[in-house]
Amino acid sequence: MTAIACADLEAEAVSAWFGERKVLDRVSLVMPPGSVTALIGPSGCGKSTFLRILNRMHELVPGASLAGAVRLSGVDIYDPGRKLTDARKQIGMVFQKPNPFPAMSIHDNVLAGLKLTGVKASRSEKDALVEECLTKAGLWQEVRDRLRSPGGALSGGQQQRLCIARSLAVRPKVLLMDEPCSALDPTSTRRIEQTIGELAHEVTIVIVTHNMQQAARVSQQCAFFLAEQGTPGVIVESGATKQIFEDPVDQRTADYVHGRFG
Ligand SMILES: Nc1ncnc2c1ncn2[C@@H]1O[C@H](COP(=O)(O)OP(=O)(O)OP(=O)(O)O)[C@@H](O)[C@H]1O
Repeated sequence: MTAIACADLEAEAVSAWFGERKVLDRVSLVMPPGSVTALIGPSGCGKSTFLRILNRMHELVPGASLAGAVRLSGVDIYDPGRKLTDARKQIGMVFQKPNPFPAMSIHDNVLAGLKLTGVKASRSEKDALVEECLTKAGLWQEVRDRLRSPGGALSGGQQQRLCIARSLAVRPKVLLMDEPCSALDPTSTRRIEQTIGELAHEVTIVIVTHNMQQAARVSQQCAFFLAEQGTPGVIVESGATKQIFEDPVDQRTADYVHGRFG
């Protein structure tokens, strides 16, 4: 199997607006290679906006703007000389609700991103890639005998793993996950968490989660976001997950991770 090269992702002084309204204020965060970084914080503090800035999705919202820099292995993904599709190829995204193409086969779902990126491959190369990505996403054993069945026929948890496989097929360096388990039952959630653990050594993962136990289980680093009384979201504190949960510097972090607000 070909290893997927992971890379470090760094946000420096990222601010974001929807129209006149500022929703993030100078957020800086280093997301180290080969590890999982969890973004935590109450609803509306800007976690999803920050995640979408990391792969240039925020700029697609009409009236949205941003400032600051996002560097992938030291290269600014917002450099005017770089194409939007370059960032998309290198930085994949998995959403809250599994979104495979329901009528398309499992096999073709995995390969769907290749068409968009213009990558050409022979039939045998494609078959090998489908097996590789489904294996990495922890789904191969369950679907190997029905690759021509529609993606929409899978369970929610299987569909989410199919979406992970689809993201992996373009060989991203980073995988962004926006509450990937919030629509799933506990068993499927555990399976996705296991998949995240297996992938972490080869693709840099950033995950937004409202589930503190999940953040503690899957991540090595955590960043706690907060938007107080109508002010834009900031990172109150970031660091090793163990430290954020067991010995945070800021009282607001302690209150949040122990369920005292949010
Ligand atoms: N498309 C949009 N247009 C205008 N405002 C938006 C848009 N998307 C998000 N916002 C606002 O930006 C702020 C940050 O939202 P965001 O979704 O990033 O927060 P979040 O921390 O991810 O919240 P949640 O945990 O509930 O998903 C919120 O005040 C939200 O209302």
